[in-house]
Amino acid sequence: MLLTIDRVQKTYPGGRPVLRDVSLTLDEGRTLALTGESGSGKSTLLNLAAALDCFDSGEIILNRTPLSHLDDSGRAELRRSQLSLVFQQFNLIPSLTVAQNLSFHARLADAEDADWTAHLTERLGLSDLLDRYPENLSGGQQQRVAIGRAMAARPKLLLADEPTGNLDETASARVLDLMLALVADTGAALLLVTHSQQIAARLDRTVQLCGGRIQ
Ligand SMILES: Nc1ncnc2c1ncn2[C@@H]1O[C@H](COP(=O)(O)OP(=O)(O)OP(=O)(O)O)[C@@H](O)[C@H]1O
Repeated sequence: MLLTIDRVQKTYPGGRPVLRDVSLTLDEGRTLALTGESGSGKSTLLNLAAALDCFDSGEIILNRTPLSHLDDSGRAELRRSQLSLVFQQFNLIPSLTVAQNLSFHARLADAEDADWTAHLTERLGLSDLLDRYPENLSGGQQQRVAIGRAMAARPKLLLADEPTGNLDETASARVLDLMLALVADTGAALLLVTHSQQIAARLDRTVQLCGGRIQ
């Protein structure tokens, strides 16, 4: 099992519990959609799986590493070596070109592979855009760069939070197709937060959060 989330509880300071006894598993190479109403805790769960935040109790195990055992630098190392994130807001680095954005994570992870980056560039239709800056790209183009950047280090786990939420229908369909194809090509697992039943239906499995619990 690549990712095991076991009876996780999370409460933000001063708030009510956001996640209550949440458990789920994700196998290598499989795709899972996480759905639920606004405020149900989807992004919170994704951030915990990404080792970006800490949970109160329970355990999350990523590729045999229990996250509760890690300190800040251990979590940062795990993020670098095992997983990548794609967000609704693209989050490209504005001062870097497309080419530099594409290689940014792989360089951090010490996993640069020129052939693979060239393949990704071609596959994502970015070959003519390599010298541009993010502000001169459409939303769909920016998200394709973000996906390329995420996949450049060949993560075991891709975490995506509403990755097509800011795109029109055509760009959204293209971005989703490319992301699923790359995940399948690399054997990565995908955990994707979405409001869309249509998108969820494209993945292997769907889990719904309701009031901080899995339905
Ligand atoms: N950093 C934070 N501090 C305090 N409360 C937070 C924080 N982040 C999220 N919350 C609260 O936790 C609950 C769950 O938020 P979360 O963003 O996980 O929901 P979501 O299902 O992803 O929602 P949406 O679909 O609107 O993005 C909400 O009530 C939110 O206000």
